[in-house]
Amino acid sequence: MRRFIQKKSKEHPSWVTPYVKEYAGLFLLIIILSLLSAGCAAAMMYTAGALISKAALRPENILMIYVPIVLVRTFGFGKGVIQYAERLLSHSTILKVLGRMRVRMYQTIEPHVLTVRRSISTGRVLGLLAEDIERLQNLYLRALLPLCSSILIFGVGIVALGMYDVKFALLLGCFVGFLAFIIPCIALFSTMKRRQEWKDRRSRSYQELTDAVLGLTDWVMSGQSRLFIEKFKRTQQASARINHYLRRYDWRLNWFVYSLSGLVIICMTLWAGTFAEAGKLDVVWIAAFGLIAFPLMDTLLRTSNAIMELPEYRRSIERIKQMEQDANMVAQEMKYQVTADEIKPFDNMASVMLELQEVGFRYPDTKEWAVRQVNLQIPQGKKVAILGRSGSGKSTLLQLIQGSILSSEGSVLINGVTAQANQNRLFSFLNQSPYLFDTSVANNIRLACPDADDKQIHQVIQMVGLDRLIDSLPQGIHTSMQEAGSRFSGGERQRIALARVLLQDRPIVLLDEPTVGLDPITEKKLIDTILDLLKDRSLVWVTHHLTGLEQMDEIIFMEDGFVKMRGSHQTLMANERYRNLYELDHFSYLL
Ligand SMILES: Nc1ncnc2c1ncn2[C@@H]1O[C@H](COP(=O)(O)OP(=O)(O)OP(=O)(O)O)[C@@H](O)[C@H]1O
Repeated sequence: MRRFIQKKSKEHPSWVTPYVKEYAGLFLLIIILSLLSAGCAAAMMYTAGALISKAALRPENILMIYVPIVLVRTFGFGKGVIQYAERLLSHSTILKVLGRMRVRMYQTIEPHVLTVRRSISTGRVLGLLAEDIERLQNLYLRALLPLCSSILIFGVGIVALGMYDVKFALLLGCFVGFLAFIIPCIALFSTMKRRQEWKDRRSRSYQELTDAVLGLTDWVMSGQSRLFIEKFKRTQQASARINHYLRRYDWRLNWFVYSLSGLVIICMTLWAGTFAEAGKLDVVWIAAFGLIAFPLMDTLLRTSNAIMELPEYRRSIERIKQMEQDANMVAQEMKYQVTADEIKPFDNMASVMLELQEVGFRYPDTKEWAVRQVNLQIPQGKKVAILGRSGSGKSTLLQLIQGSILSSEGSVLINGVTAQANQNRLFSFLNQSPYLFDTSVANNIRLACPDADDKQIHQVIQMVGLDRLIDSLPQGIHTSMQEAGSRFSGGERQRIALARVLLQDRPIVLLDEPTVGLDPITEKKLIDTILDLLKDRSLVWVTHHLTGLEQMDEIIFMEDGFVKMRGSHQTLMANERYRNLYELDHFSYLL
């Protein structure tokens, strides 16, 4: 458990403790509710036991039976209501925690999106992380909270029993502790290797399948699809065998633990019997002591599931942390260490001057320059397009502008300050495949600005022209993405990402081929919307297409890292090469 709680440092805070601290009050309330619910169940059985015993005697007064009947009903009713309240509260709290985690993940990756994209495919990374983060809800719901409640119930139960008989309480405490806590730990360690192997195989085969689906056409074209299917089947069968073994093991373990828990009930009844014989306990309470053990053991034995699942949660946390570190590391590797003098946040966000002076960049351990001698001035509101063949240096130039990598020579300045120093406040980014999370439409847009209210969300939705579509969804902006996701086309997904950018309200927007994969008409409409909505912002747009270039202030052609041709659309039209390219691209668009 310490491994879950402790692994943190100032730079990499834990993915569990900050949220537990932040919602400590709610967590405490959930634990109290779960204790009350277990208490009601125990009290119900206890009074039911007393009632049965009393009813077997000849009561002097009908009230002797009637009071326990009312109590049994009250506790029975209370258990259901409190348990329901506990579930509602715990799910609502966990959803709040998950929301915070998603925003944190987005904010970690978003500033480095240009550099991270090089080594890790962003959409897939975010997908994986969303899955892992979702799994963490079970860490709270099925592990941390039940474990806390069980430990408390265990402690309170033993202390209460100790008030009658210390020796028996200690003996029973050891036995129950062994059943509820020690046996699951032993079982976990003895099967750890196999569990790990099963998880590894499963994720490997998932990766293989994803790869195969992505490259389906190539498999079919090469006539090797049968080969792949057979190999995949073999992997699946091997992991099914391990899974079968583990399920049988878990089933036997549960059977063993629950059988032994029967012993606890027998011990309690026998102890209450001898206690009554010695005249220390009224005989009617014998059954009560026997029955109270049922609900308490049931709650305690749930810890075994929680303990068995701990490694799974640990791996999820490790993967998330790893990704967080990778994202920072990839960016740091090429990053410039900003000196304190350079971190001068400037206030005038409405007028930002971006300037590249003789900028050059060489990737570590390479001889070739990826970008060389680039000069560029982008005053607020200027629109610049960067074109060039694959490998000509466009993305590297975009990263230099964003400040996520440091120029090897020359400088990138924003209002005279290094871009990197103000990176998080200056740039928005729109790429080829914006990721939509499995949460509501509103939350997907709000990701870029967690404080935005519903009114602002509606406003940006209207601006990007999605209001009719979103209003037609069953719950409008609160419709879950899972329900709505399939209804969004590529262009509409880009519009949602554009709504995020609008909400972010940053002076410079970097566009990395956001229209790739769209049909020409949708592409043209999207470009018009982007240029219209972002008219006050500076734009740096990496593209392979010449559609929409008429509206740009400057077009830059990159070749082998150098700027080979530049100018406005009108001036470049005088250049035969540009005119040919434009006509070719425009002709294909008209087709
Ligand atoms: N991380 C890296 N390490 C070493 N070389 C790199 C790295 N990233 C890019 N390069 C090289 O730098 C040059 C410019 O690459 P860059 O990605 O900027 O080109 P691009 O025009 O954006 O290409 P594309 O259109 O395919 O994205 C290429 O020769 C590329 O191989």
